[in-house]
Order: sequence, then C-alpha cells, then structure tokens
Amino acid sequence: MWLENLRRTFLDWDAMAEILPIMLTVGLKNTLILAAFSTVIGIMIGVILAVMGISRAAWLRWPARVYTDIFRGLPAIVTILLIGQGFAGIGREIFGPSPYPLGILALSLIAGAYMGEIFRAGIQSVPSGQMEACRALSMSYSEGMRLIVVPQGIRRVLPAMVNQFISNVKDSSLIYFLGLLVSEREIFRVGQDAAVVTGNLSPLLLAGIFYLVITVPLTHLVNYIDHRLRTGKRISRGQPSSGLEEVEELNTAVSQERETTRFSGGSLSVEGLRLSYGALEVLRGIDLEVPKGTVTCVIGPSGSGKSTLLRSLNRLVESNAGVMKLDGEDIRQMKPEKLRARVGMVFQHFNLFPDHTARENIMLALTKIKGTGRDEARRIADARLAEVGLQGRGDHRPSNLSGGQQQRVAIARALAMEPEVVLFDEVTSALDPELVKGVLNLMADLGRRGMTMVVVTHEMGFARHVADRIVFMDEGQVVEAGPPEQLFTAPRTERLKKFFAEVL
Ligand SMILES: Nc1ncnc2c1ncn2[C@@H]1O[C@H](COP(=O)(O)OP(=O)(O)OP(=O)(O)O)[C@@H](O)[C@H]1O
Repeated sequence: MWLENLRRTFLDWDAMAEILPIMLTVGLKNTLILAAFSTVIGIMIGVILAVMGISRAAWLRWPARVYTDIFRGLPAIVTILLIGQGFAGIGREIFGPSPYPLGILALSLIAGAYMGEIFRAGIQSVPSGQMEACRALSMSYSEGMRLIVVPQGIRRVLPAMVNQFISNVKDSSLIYFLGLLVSEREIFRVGQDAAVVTGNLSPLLLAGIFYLVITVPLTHLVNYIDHRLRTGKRISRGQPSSGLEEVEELNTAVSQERETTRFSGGSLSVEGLRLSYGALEVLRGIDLEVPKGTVTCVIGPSGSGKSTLLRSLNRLVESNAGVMKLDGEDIRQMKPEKLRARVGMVFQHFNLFPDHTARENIMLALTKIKGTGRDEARRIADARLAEVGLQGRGDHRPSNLSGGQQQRVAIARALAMEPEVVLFDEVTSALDPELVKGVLNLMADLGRRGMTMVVVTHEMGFARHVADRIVFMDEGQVVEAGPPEQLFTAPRTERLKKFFAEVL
C-alpha cells in the first residue's frame, strides 16, 4: 500500500509524459539560457575582478574585494530579490516588462564574484618562472599575462568554471521568485506548476532528472577536457631516455647547418654594478668584460650573487648603480623588451610553456612579438629543434620530453630570437645526472660556433674545458677572474682555493 502511494507520488508516468514536451521546449530552453548568459557575463566580471584583485594598486584591489565579499556572502535568493525587485522600475525601462533579464543580471553578479576568485587563484597558481620566461623572450608584462599566464591560469581552473556553470543551472531555479511569464519558466517552475495541477511530485522528479541530465555529463566532460589539456595528445617519448642515447641524439644531429653557421655574438661590459634587495646588498661593485664570441663561466658558492648578476644583465632585476653595456650601448637606457630580444636567457627549471608543443614554444615569441610570419616561424622553429637534436619532436608537449630534451628546447627557443648574447642560469642543476652531458655538449657546441655566453654553473669540468674566461664570485664581488687554466692550476686567493677544495 505505501509502495503504491510512493509510486503515485513520484512515478506517475502519465503526469511525466504530459509535462515532458513543455519541459523540453520551455523549461530546458530557459534554464540553459539563464545559465549560459549568467556564466558568460559572470566570466567577464570575474576576469575583471581577478585582474583588479592581483593588481599592485590598492584602489583597484579594494573595490574587487568589497564586491566579492558582498556577492559571495549574500544568499543567492537575497541578491536575486534585491536586484530583480529593487531595480524593477529601471529594468522595465531598459528591458521591458519581463523580470527575466534582471534575473540573468542577478545570477551574473553572483557568478562574477565566484569566477573572480576562481580566476585569481588560477592566475596566481601559475609558477613565477612562466612570466620570467615571457619577459626573457622580450614580452612585456601585459603580453606575458595575455599570451601565457592568464590562459594557463584559466586552463587550470576549467573544472571550477564548469562547476560554476552547474551552480548557475541550479541557481536559475530561484529566478521564479521574480514572477516569470509562462513562456519564461525554467525547469523547476515548469515542474512545480505541473506538480500543483497533478497533486503529486512526479513532475518535480522529472525536473530533478532534467537537472541531472545537464550537470552529470558536464562534470565528466570537463574532467576529460582537463586531462587532455594537461597532457596534450599522448605521444610516447620515443626511444631516448637514457643519457647516452640523448648525447647520441645530439651528435647525430650535427648537420651541415650546424657545422657551417656561425653566430655573430655581441660583447658585454659591466662596471661597478651594485644591487640590493632591501637592506641585503647582493652585488657589491661587479666589474666584468665579456668579449664577443666568448664563453664566460661564473662560479662561486651558493648565495654569492651569481644568478642576480645574470638577471641584472637582461634587467629581469634592476640594478641600483653601475654601468652595463651591450656592444657599447648603455643597457640601462634601453627599453627592457628591446634588450631582451638581444640578450636571451635559459633557466634552471626550463620554464617551457606546458600547454604548448616544443615547436609552439619556439614560435610563440617569434610570431607574437617579433612579427615573423607563421610559415617562416615554423621553419625557424624546426631548424632550431633540429640543431639541438630534436627534429621530429616538434609536436611533443614538454611533459612528453625528458628534462634534458626540455632544456634543449629551451635553448632552441632562446636561439630562435637570434640573440647576441645568451645567459645560462645553472641550466643543468635540475637535470638527472645522466642527462647533463647532452645539454653541456650542446652549450659547448654553441660556444665553438661563436655565441657570446655567460654561464652560471656548478659544472667545473665544463667551466675548465669550455670557458674562455672564468669569473669567481663570493659575497657579491668578483674575487678572481681569468682563463680557466690559470684559475684551476694556480688560484691566487684563499677563497678560491677553499671553494675548489670543496667542489673538486
Ligand atoms: N628576489 C629576491 N629577494 C630577496 N633576496 C633575494 C632575491 N633573490 C635572491 N636573493 C638573495 O640574494 C642572494 C644572492 O642570491 P643569488 O641567487 O644571486 O645567488 P647565487 O650565487 O646564484 O646562489 P645559488 O647558486 O644558490 O643560486 C641570496 O642571499 C638570496 O637569498
């Protein structure tokens, strides 16, 4: 008996069949319109709020904060009633008699507050190395944000965005409080009206099923898309995985082009360079001469200021005093983006763009910043990849390459901009030991071909055999500098002797 009662309450097939067409043509349609519009407008509001929220300017941060606190803190129904009924007069003037557009607006305002927080978290979760790589590739801050950081941040929060759409689908059921026209009813309202007429809950159960039909596949779809975006098209790494094979990979790539093309490197000179982080004086009057076409290795204990010196040469950090010249031109007077197009940089942690293939990593700055045509950029990218022994791997995402291969892509990316000088910041420190040699061989090859290079390294073998000149730094100063043989066989200072005693 009670089973029969339950069946009549929830599973009245006739009532469901009767309401089905209107559920589809009116309820589903309106629910999707409400959710879609409020999600799109919410995304726009959210992006603005996120950019304001991470701004350095307090007058931008605060309004974003207040907005978010209000619309995230209020129950959705309160916002909907306040907007829908409070602004009914203005709404009528702008949109006509229907409260439907005001309902969309209210849902959008609520969604915007959540979206803003989602985007902000996504953008802030992008490693700082990504922006650094953008700047080193001569992008401005806003170009780096637009081309790499924001898209990457958004991809990271894609599942959260779809969750927000699902929330909007559900919150759209509250719009009926504003008194919608019959043709504007959404799924819940259609179900509820029918439930009143039939006197049972079957139409409402049907409404519930409709909500699930929208939301459940979406959840699975987004998980799939997220997985796909994260890993790219699965490409097997192919054979080279051991260090020996990677060295081989590079050696067999010694093409005619690599044999014959020589770089026309530029020269650097630094005098009295000083730099402080707050009260901490990190560079204390550095003098440095890097003649064109030479390799200078900077060695020294941890914390001696080697990376900071390198980063001040392409102005990723700004020095406080001193003179730096590139081919006789004052570096501190140049536009940073112009300087960085001439002085490339390769980082310890590669800083490749993970959502782009190896080829796209190289093409991006060429097409978007240098203005090279796509076909030409593609040709350059493939040639540079071939040079570093990675022909045939242009379609691989960084995650499908070994650390050594990733670092070689990063070197190819820097070379593609045709720099006059390349700065290498401990580029083998993050590599598995067996992958180091492949990268060092490549760097030695660049040096032989006349690239001007400044290399911060802990690889003493490389420094000794490849460098033209070694600079030993300690406590923010150049303690000794000279040809490798001189420093390695007859160090003059106690500090260098002690350093060699520890690292050799
Ligand atoms: N952004 C920063 N803000 C404050 N201090 C910093 C910053 N970057 C570096 N430092 C400090 O400056 C000093 C020199 O750092 P730097 O990275 O240049 O040394 P390093 O010789 O390259 O060391 P390592 O070999 O460990 O990388 C260190 O004491 C470091 O903690």
